[in-house]
Amino acid sequence: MASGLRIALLQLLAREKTANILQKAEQYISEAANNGAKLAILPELFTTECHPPIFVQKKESIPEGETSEFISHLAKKHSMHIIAGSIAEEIKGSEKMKNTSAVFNPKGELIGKYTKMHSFDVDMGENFSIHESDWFEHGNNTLTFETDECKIGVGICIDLRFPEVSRYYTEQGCLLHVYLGAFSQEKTGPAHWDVLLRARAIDNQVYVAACSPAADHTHHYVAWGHSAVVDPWGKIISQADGKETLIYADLDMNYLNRVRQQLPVEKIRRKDLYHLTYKW
Ligand SMILES: NC(=O)CC(=O)C(=O)O
Repeated sequence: MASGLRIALLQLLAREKTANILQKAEQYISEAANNGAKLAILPELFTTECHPPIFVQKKESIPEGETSEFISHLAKKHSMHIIAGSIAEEIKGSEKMKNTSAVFNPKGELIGKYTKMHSFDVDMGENFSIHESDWFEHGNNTLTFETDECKIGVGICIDLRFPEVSRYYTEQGCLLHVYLGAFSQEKTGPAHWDVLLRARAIDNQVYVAACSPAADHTHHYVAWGHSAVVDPWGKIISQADGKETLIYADLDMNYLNRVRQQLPVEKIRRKDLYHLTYKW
């Protein structure tokens, strides 16, 4: 396994027209490829913003839809892996959709899909009630894929709150955990986003990358932004603010191994006393 991987996170603004969002994604991906990134990550629901009437209007098929086809073309053109954020995926014959991410390899081939496993069904008062399961069917599976540098596991937004998912990815050997997330600027972003990203990195001794849409105050739901990459020691090594931007991080697997040697939680873990069982 090679030791370094440059990744790029595209903190995109969900514009009205999908074509305009894809044009911005193309500009950033081309810049990232020229700067040596081998993996590009896009945000949760990046073509629709997090608002039900817009999901319904702009839902797409995967991989036949406009967004997947375009991202596949970019992956091939720039010979890189791309985690295509998530898309409101049409379910034929159903009113509901799936919040699904598609991953493309450097040949532009779809190598996996991941549908958000946990639903953000919350009631926090003060007009902050969201019942995602009214719109989206949840997924029941995980997604991992291999690159030359490391194995990667994918989750979406609220999945970050469940250490069980990241524990599974670690047991599968994933050294980078990627979350596509749109925490809210109003409530959970400032309170929980950085803490959860750092917690998942520390408890698994892995790199964690999380890509949010940019914050747009004209949107019904304002995403927190603050896309970030955290190293296996729990340090934030790259972070955006709320604006549309492209950020990078260089992941060093030798460093990850050193952290694991110096603080060998895997050896110390009492596997004779406890374990998780997974049903996916
Ligand atoms: N939007 C989500 O899925 C999760 C979220 O915002 C959170 O705070 O959790």
